[in-house]
Amino acid sequence: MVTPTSVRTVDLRSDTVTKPTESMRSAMAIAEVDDDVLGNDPTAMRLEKEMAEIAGKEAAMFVPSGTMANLISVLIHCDERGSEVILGDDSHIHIYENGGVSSLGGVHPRTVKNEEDGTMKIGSIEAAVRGPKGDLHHPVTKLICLENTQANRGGRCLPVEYIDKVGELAKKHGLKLHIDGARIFNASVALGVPVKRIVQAADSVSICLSKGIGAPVGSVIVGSKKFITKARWLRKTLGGGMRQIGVLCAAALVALNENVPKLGDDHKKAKILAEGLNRIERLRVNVAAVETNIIYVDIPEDPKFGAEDACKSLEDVGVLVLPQATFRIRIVLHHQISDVDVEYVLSCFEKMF
Ligand SMILES: Cc1ncc(COP(=O)(O)O)c(C=O)c1O
Ligand SMILES: C[C@@H](O)[C@H](N)C(=O)O
Repeated sequence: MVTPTSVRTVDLRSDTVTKPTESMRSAMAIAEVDDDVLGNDPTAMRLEKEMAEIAGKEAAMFVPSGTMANLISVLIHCDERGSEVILGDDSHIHIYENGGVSSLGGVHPRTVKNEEDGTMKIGSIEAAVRGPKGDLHHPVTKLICLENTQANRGGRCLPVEYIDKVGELAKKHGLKLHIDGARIFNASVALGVPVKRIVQAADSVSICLSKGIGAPVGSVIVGSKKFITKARWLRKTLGGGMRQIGVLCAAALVALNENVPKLGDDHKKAKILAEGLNRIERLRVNVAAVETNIIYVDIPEDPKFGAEDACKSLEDVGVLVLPQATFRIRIVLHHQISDVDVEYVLSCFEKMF
């Protein structure tokens, strides 16, 4: 039992907070680089080749962020004026990307409810499809976006069978399918299914390097050669064409090699912490819903002490977490959280509640 006598810092705000490891820094220091706008950075090419193989797609491209990866993907699929994308009402693209698909791409978002398990009902997706021969009042659906794992439903994994069904629906209506796979490696480990099988039905996937696998920067888009050729051009348009990106890609190659195998431990720690928190009488955690590295903790609905207040009090004892809702706290595990950290966090919550 670790009591919070000596304050330590345990950063559970997100899996984006990890610091590059010594092996990443060493790889960055000696990375073989070249100008990736004028030609191809050799280390970027190595990463892109490896990511395309992992995802079972023809090609891949490094981008500075998951937000840019999603934006580029949606804009390529929805390349005609009046295009519409079907996506979750609680999806990252819809909630946390500044409405970029609309403000920068003129794409109309058509939201469908995200269910508690992260899916959107297949029937609701189909009902939302608006075709080119439809009503003159309507935009034309071009794309369906899924998110796996689904962050705002607590890192829930979309089953492969479900994704295959959405892929069949997309084909039936002549639509494309994009997967926001920011945490696709977490889904792969939790489901015990290779990434390439999970995303088999997708025309494009965005994959974060900077989340659970712990690279300092970046994401990758995977898709057909033709798609990635268009993506490379649009990345430049958006200001994402970068020069010696091998420095960043070298860290990502280390992350792939060293940290994908650690994701299972993140999930185990999340489950242990979720079970411990749920044993605290005044807290509520849906432990069964903790499938990967994200935990939602519901605290008592005290108007004088909401999630913001609780997060501030936890910060005073070195536990960094973020409010997810008025009386809900989000905790995100990652490879730089130890078992002792988990015990410390639990003891802090026990003292607070
Ligand atoms: C599901 C999901 N998609 C996309 C992103 C965007 O990634 P980035 O922060 O690198 O823009 C995030 C979070 O960062 C995310 O959680
Ligand atoms: C908030 C969101 O942008 C980020 N991906 C996170 O989960 O921390």
